[in-house]
Amino acid sequence: MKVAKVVVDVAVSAIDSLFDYEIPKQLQQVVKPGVRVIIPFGPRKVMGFVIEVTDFSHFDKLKKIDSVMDYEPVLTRELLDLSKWLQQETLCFRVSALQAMLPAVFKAKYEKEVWLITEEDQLPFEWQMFTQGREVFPFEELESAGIKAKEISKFVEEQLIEIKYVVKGKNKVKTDTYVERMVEEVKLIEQLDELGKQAKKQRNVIEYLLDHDKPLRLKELMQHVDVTRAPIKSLEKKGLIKLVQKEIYRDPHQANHELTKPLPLTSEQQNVINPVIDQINQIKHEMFLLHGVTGSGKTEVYLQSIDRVLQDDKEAIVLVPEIALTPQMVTRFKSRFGDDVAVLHSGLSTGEKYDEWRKIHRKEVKVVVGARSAIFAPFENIGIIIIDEEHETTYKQEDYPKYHAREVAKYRGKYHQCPVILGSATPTLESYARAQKGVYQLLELTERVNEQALPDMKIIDMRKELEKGNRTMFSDALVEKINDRIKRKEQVVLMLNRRGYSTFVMCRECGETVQCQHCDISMTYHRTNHKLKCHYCNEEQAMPNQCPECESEAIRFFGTGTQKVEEALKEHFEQARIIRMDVDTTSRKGAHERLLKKFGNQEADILLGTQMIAKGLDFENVTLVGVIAADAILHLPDFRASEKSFQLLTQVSGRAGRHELPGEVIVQTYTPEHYTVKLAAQYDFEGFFKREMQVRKRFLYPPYYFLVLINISHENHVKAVEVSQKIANLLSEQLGETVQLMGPSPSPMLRIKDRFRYQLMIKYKSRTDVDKPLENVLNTFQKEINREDLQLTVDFEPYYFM
Ligand SMILES: Nc1ncnc2c1ncn2[C@@H]1O[C@H](COP(=O)(O)OP(=O)(O)OP(=O)(O)O)[C@@H](O)[C@H]1O
Ligand SMILES: [Zn+2]
Ligand SMILES: [Zn+2]
Repeated sequence: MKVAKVVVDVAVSAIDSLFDYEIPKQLQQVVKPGVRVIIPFGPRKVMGFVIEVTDFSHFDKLKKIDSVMDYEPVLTRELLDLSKWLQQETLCFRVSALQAMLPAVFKAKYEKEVWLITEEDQLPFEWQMFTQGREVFPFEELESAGIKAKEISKFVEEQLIEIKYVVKGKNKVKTDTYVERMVEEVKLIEQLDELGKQAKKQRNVIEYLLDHDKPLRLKELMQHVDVTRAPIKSLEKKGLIKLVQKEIYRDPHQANHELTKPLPLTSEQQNVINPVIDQINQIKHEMFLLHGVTGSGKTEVYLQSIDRVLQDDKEAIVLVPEIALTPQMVTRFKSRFGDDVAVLHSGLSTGEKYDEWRKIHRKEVKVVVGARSAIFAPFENIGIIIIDEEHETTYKQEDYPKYHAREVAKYRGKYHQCPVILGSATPTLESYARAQKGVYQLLELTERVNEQALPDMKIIDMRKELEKGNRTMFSDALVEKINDRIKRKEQVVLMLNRRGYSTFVMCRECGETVQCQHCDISMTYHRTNHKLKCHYCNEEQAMPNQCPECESEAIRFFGTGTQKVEEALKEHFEQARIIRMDVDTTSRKGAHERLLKKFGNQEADILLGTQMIAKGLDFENVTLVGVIAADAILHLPDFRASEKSFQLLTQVSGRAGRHELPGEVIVQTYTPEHYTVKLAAQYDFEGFFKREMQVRKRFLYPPYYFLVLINISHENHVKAVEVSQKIANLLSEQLGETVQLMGPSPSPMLRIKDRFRYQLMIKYKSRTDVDKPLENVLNTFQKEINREDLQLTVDFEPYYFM
């Protein structure tokens, strides 16, 4: 008996293990690891992933697999194993891990279509009776014609047919008409002679065909030869050519990219790439941290490392943060590697994503450039993995499975014995500390390729502006410089750190904010009881009426939205053309790209935006970057607030003066004496690292300790508090001495979508100290999670504390 071990799509932890199912005879050739099946489960039919196929089972009465969903595996052996590791690492359901690796089309309701990828007469007679000249037909027809699954899968394997998934009414596989030659070249030349003078158009078509021996798009042919369909049809009747429907991939980035050649590397770049190439040659896994200032040519190093990998006929994965995945970025890869590149990001439609994924699955491309989930690209022969802007928090997934792409990259790098490069101008403290300890190999680029100095960064003290009587959001210096750029027809990038939302109070006269004594994070204002609270340790204090430092009464909430700034800009600079980029103006598909293109074409003087404009932009005419209020991030209730501010200031300043024209940066702040602002202005990453590490050590934060965050939420406030307290009690009984438990405390955003939210935080040194207690908690509350709408999430290496 053949038995399939299956992960069932039922998210209840108690049953989150493999189930044995008998494979009926007619499905035995089809059911393989990585294929999805439909199986009976209790009274229902559910979906499951086949993980293994064996010859026996410890159970004697097995239910049978009902049917298959896939006729070839959608996941590789490596990815199936990786899902197990993800489950253990992030404490998620195995099925969530498996699903996270597939494009969304597989989660939607879809139909299947059968595509012939060979001549019809290659198929057995019964099939021909049935296909009757069709190249595409609904899968259902195969089933109702009684064609066996075994046969279908055999033909898929032999590449006679292909099964494609089509979301109902949504993403029809796109087709176009192609012209194919049916006869040898000599035959065509013979025809040329035979055709009379009158058939000039037909002759032109044949001549064109002789020059182009690939299948041509009908449209293209008609355009180039300047003919109607008629002469082409005549040639088809003569049996010389054939018109066929072929699939075209939806490729939003399709454009004829002129191919670029590798640039001669600078000596710094050469020093950096050598050890990487060494590892590639030796087929060894190593984690590299590439620390290179903005504009130092990191991307060129990536491109040439990938080039080396492609020579070995291996594949490359490049992760880029979603918002940096601009057309500019894509073009750099496509114009180096042409059609070998697939692009995956959330801006694509479900259909487009599926098309890109299929190119990878069918090994039609060798390089994938994508956002976080591209780390699961189903390549089987990976030669390098690159994570650009490794400090970006978007590499951590906030939904289950709560994985970090860096850790998955490490897993796959080890599996394929290939190097992994983490690149950034501002690495995370975690990564830099690992590089210092030699866990990662550190590679450094200290100079810009164009030998321009990094732009001069000036800090403006907004308290002084207030003293002078300037109550606007723009300092005199910023106003003057913007006017100056508008006059010189150069461009300005203005950044506001956040859209509207703020939780902290600050004194506008002295810049003081209230910090928790135990946690070194800003206290959060709670409207309900007018108190300040630390949401890590739950310490509470009354909201002061005057500044504890300078006794000023100008102590209040902090924060302005982009829209307000835009209005103020219009008042100040009447003649300026402004583009605003934030979540509101970029939510529509393609809006992000369109706005950037407009700015690139110099159709605006000022680009105003949230941090989404800090990354990856490369416009030669930008000579001034302004940061409206550096404080908005500096005082987030998050232990990484300083680190994030440092990164952001460095990144955004990197947008100025990238080419011929020198750049300049203006940073407005109420706390100019803060070490983060000062060191960022000097581009002193090393100095910042040392200083910030002291803070992390003193308050037991990463990289000295690991964190795990437990979020509890319920519609009933009392219930949320009760459960949080119970969990805290349970944990404190089970956690050892070396582990610190903090909370429960209300989340900074106490209520979201009518749910009350609480959190607990654990600081630990070793996973073995926390795994068992956390599993116990999850098991204890599983019933309440299922029945009473309690939400309980466990988040290792958390980045989001709101
Ligand atoms: N060896 C080289 N010779 C000439 N030009 C180069 C070389 N390497 C890179 N460049 C050019 O220098 C500019 C900056 O390089 P690149 O964008 O790769 O830097 P980066 O470190 O990735 O920048 P950032 O981190 O700011 O995005 C680009 O225009 C690139 O084409
Ligand atoms: Zn004050
Ligand atoms: Zn605290």
